[in-house]
Amino acid sequence: MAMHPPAAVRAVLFDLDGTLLDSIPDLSEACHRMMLELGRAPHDIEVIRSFVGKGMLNLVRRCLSEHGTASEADMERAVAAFQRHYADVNGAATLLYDGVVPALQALRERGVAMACVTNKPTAFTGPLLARMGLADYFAVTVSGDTVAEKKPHPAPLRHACALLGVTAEQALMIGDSANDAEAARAAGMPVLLVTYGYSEGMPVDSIECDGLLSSLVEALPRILG
Ligand SMILES: O=C(O)COP(=O)(O)O
Ligand SMILES: [Mg+2]
Repeated sequence: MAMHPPAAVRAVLFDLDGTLLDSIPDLSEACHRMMLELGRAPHDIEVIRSFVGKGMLNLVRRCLSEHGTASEADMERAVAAFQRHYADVNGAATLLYDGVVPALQALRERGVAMACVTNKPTAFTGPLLARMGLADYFAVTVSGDTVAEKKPHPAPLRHACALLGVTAEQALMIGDSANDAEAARAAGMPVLLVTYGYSEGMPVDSIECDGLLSSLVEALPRILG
């Protein structure tokens, strides 16, 4: 019996923090300033790295919870401080990972549609993509507050596919954490994970996915054939 070739990948959905951009220096600086403003001890950058993944409110809550539970009033003050400080530094010390621009260029040249699907709030995503020179690659950006749910819920990925005009089976997710892997599985699309990102303290090779990448350029043969 003839084998059917795998369906062509028509669209790639990229996670942002830890996949395209090493944004931890700025996230950590904003958390540091927030904690000082609240009169609390700041965390090491490696601790902040393990707190990133489930969006801004969880990052702030995780910072405060290190020192006992956070009241709603504490959270409100902390979130306001974080937003102000992150807006000041967003992108200043953030770096593009090796392989990102060559991979995005190659996919654009071959007509593969691309979306950025991040748990980062909209207010920070657009300015950061623009500052890092990435905005023009993405036909669609879905941020942590674009739809009601965030990754690991599949809704942001489904929303991106709907806006791109592709089915989940025609799309591929590339991310760095279990949030990306679980969202893709639930949406019914394949998922590759980079090994250099943030995975909330979990070893990335313990996360169920369709393959690991040490650079985004390694995904090109799988996407373009
Ligand atoms: O905002 C976060 O917690 C992580 O963002 P990401 O989904 O781009 O990794
Ligand atoms: Mg990420």
